[in-house]
Amino acid sequence: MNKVNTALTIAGTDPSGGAGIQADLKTFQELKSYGMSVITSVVSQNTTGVKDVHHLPVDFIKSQLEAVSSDMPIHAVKTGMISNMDMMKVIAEWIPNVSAPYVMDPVMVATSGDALIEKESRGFLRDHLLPLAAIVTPNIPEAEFILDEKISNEEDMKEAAKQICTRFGAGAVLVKGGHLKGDAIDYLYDGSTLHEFKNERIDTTNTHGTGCTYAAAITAYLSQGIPLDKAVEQAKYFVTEAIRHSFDLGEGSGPTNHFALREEETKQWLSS
Ligand SMILES: Nc1ncnc2c1ncn2[C@@H]1O[C@H](COP(=O)(O)OP(=O)(O)O)[C@@H](O)[C@H]1O
Ligand SMILES: Cc1ncc(COP(=O)(O)OP(=O)(O)O)c(N)n1
Repeated sequence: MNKVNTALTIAGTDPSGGAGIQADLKTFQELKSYGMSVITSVVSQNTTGVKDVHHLPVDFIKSQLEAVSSDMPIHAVKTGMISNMDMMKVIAEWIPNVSAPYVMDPVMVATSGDALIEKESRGFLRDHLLPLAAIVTPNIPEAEFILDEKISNEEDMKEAAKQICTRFGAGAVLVKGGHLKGDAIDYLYDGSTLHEFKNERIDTTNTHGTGCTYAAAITAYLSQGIPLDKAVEQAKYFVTEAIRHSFDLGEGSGPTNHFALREEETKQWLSS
């Protein structure tokens, strides 16, 4: 019998394929977890920005959650774009029924600068969903909102990871440094230890969907039972290679390459 690990994403869509549900499912597939999805909002967007958004009715989101969880095993779950408080309430009630690690990407604003969540709902996300997460993955502006403090350098990032973990109750916090200058450094605080994940900054503007892809890779690895610090380390490698081999597609910030590791494997195989 084939054994497979499953990963569920609860998020909005991106018809241009770089972010949201599409990025998550591509990542799950690449990393060999069986991907499943519950859609919160259908977003008309591309590499240049968001054109329009259609929010699914909350009852319909609930119905999707029940359909998938009543029939399928769930080995890890991730949330991305959850636009308003009504959606957040339904998801916050549902998450504790799933005995699997929960990865929360506290999506607030796209690379294009478009808001993906109602401003007045951000506090609810922080106070009601964040404490349920095994790991939360804020970028710098998201961490600044959560703490209501400016984050300007690596020392601030380390302190922010600790503060978010201890004050708001997530199992672990990964503060991502993509929005600072210099090397691409992220800090993970797991409640006792601070881990650093560092790579060189790649000179590209093709970073649409990096946050989604990174969190989805962590989710896939957790679904396979890989310990959290190793899951983040491997996900960091995955997202770095996805950025390194990103595509010059579209007029705006292009998408990352979800099958970059296959190209690396092929190169290594050819040179051996
Ligand atoms: N130009 C880049 N080169 C290498 N890594 C990057 C680059 N930009 C972002 N990253 C990395 O991509 C991941 C996503 O980070 P970030 O951009 O901070 O989040 P988000 O996409 O949610 O805004 C992090 O690991 C970050 O360090
Ligand atoms: C539907 C949807 N969800 C999330 C995002 C933001 O994605 P992120 O990975 O933070 O990538 P950026 O585009 O901000 O780099 C999105 N655009 N759409």
